[in-house]
Amino acid sequence: MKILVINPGSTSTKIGVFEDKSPIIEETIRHDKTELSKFNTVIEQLDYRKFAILDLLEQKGVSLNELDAVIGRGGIVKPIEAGTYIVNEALINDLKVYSKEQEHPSTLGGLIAYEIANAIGKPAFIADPVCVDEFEEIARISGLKEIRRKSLLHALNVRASMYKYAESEGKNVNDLNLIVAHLGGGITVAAIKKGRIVDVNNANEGGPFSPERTGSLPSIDVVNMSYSGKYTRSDLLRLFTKEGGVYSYLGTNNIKEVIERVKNGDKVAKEVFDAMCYQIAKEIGGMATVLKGDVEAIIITGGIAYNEEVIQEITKRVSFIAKVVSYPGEFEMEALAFAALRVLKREEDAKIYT
Ligand SMILES: Nc1ncnc2c1ncn2[C@@H]1O[C@H](COP(=O)(O)OP(=O)(O)O)[C@@H](O)[C@H]1O
Ligand SMILES: CCCC(=O)OP(=O)(O)O
Repeated sequence: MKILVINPGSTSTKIGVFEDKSPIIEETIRHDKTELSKFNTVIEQLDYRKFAILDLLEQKGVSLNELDAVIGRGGIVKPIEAGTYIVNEALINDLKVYSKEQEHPSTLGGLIAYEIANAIGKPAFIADPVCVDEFEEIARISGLKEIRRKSLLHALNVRASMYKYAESEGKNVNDLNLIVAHLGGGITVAAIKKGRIVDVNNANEGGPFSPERTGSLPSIDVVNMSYSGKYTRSDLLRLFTKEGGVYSYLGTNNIKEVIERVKNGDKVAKEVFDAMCYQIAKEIGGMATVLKGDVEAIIITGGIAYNEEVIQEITKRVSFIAKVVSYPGEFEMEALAFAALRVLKREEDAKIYT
């Protein structure tokens, strides 16, 4: 079985071609910032990214007709349970509709997968999209009747980490209580109760600040900023989700560079680095209360988990809760490929989005 995997991020599109479980091509297409800034919306980037993928496949000598399926990292639609979904008209429609309210580059994963797969008469899928919602009802209550807390997270990598841990311990995921922190450009801290993600910070707008997002902010200051006349809606969304967090203080979202600055005695960099670790640890502590302290392990994953100082700083504050395990990097490409493979091999049914 040959599967094309498409994972669009804010500055790149990762591409994989898998022959069953083995990656035969893994490439990252980097998109020039000025090139992307020509598009007003994520949806407008569809053709630009699709043709970049098709060019790359041609260069690598991959004919589309060889493919058995295409799977993309899926974007924001209505809250749905975890799993692999066939991309159908209803899903395509909602990817476009929801994008008007809240954008995420992974929306292009489903849309591009659908266009490529349709052209060759093969199925397209998404798996564990960012809007996976397994919240317990209590987690939805925000404190204001008009606003519901939303589950928005790195579901693919969080669940891949859960499965990886279960396999390493010889346990069934349905028996596991874990806290998983995905530390990337955005940050997810998830409470997993018996294999279900029952609460998360919301990687776009809550919890700890991240390399480029603010996380939770004092609400009255946000209201005052919004009505100051200095910012448009899109200015604020950009500031909060792309130019917030570490970037807002230090002008970079590159944590390796921040750590270099700390080593060179930069006091502001040290303060911001410490505060990010402090906020992540605080969120992990909060999720421990969700699980009433019954936590088997705290898993730290994502690009930032490559850094030992980060792991140590967080561990100092949370090791009293449970053991800390680090899985540096992310496993999204293989998680997507394996999800498609399970469906193609009829080990699992694809879910139908309605
Ligand atoms: N070796 C490293 N040490 C510290 N930070 C790193 C390292 N490698 C990558 N990062 C950071 O990880 C973040 C990206 O994480 P990643 O999980 O790849 O991305 P995303 O979740 O944004 O797709 C960036 O802020 C980057 O600076
Ligand atoms: C929107 C939740 C998932 C997320 O933040 O993904 P990225 O870090 O890849 O933008």
